[in-house]
Amino acid sequence: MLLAVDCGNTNTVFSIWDGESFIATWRTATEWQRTADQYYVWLSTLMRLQEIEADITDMIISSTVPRVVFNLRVLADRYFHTRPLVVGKPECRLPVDVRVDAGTAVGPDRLVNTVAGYDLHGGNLVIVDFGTATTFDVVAADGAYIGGVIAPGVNLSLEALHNAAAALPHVDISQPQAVIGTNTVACMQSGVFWGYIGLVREICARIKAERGTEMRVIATGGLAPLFQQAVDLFDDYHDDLTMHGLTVIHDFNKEKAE
Ligand SMILES: Nc1ncnc2c1ncn2[C@@H]1O[C@H](COP(=O)(O)OP(=O)(O)O)[C@@H](O)[C@H]1O
Ligand SMILES: CC(C)(COP(=O)(O)O)[C@@H](O)C(=O)NCCC(=O)O
Ligand SMILES: [K+]
Repeated sequence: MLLAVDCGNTNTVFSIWDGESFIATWRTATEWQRTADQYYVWLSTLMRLQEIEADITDMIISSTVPRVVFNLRVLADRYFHTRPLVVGKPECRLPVDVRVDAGTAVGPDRLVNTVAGYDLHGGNLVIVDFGTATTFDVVAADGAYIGGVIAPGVNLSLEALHNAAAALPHVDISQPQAVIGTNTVACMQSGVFWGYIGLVREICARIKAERGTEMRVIATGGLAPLFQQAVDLFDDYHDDLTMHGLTVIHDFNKEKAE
């Protein structure tokens, strides 16, 4: 079975893929200091609790935090006796082209999303991923990643307000009752919530105009449904888009190796 690891700047998600479906998914905070032994204690405990008998034979990693890869490699070697595929490394081949400026190290999460989006929907896509940062990945007609947009994440924007201004509290995102806030929290939520809807709409419209073609907008990340319920922004939503992409890349590399 395959252990797929999607490490973002905030959270790291582990999923076990049995070749047909994900039989388990667990999430932990991303901490580069965490050792292979710590990962294994955590993973094996969860497996036992959920009575999952998985023989992990393969592992694939996408990490936007380069430092965590070392300990994840040790986890693969010490506990699963396998060499992991690491997206973005030369030995990990991708089923799509990457057409960006020379020397640009594209976030592996964006490459994985591109592969997943193309596999599920074909080309001409904008993939919006609500993570620590909100990324827009543009997928050409042939599935190539051709660039995109990086915007401050939703929670990052709220945190930035709180950190920079003494009188602004910590606030969670939610849809405010009205645009005009009549208290501090409502004002902050309005700024980020409606501001974000404007940001997504404007960026998608400009990407479509720049490409001069119809493009489908695919969203991923836990916050997408919150925005979609207020305004029709996305053509489709997948909460496990990145995980799906990891299985596609794993299969592609397996086929190439045979
Ligand atoms: N369903 C959700 N509701 C509220 N906040 C969420 C939800 N899913 C993720 N978040 C928040 O969004 C931010 C980004 O989360 P995540 O997608 O895990 O980021 P990354 O992939 O960059 O680690 C985090 O601050 C997280 O707490
Ligand atoms: C933009 C990102 C920080 C998003 O990461 P995330 O929000 O998933 O943690 C990540 O994709 C990244 O570090 N990218 C490198 C630069 C680039 O993609 O062009
Ligand atoms: K992201």
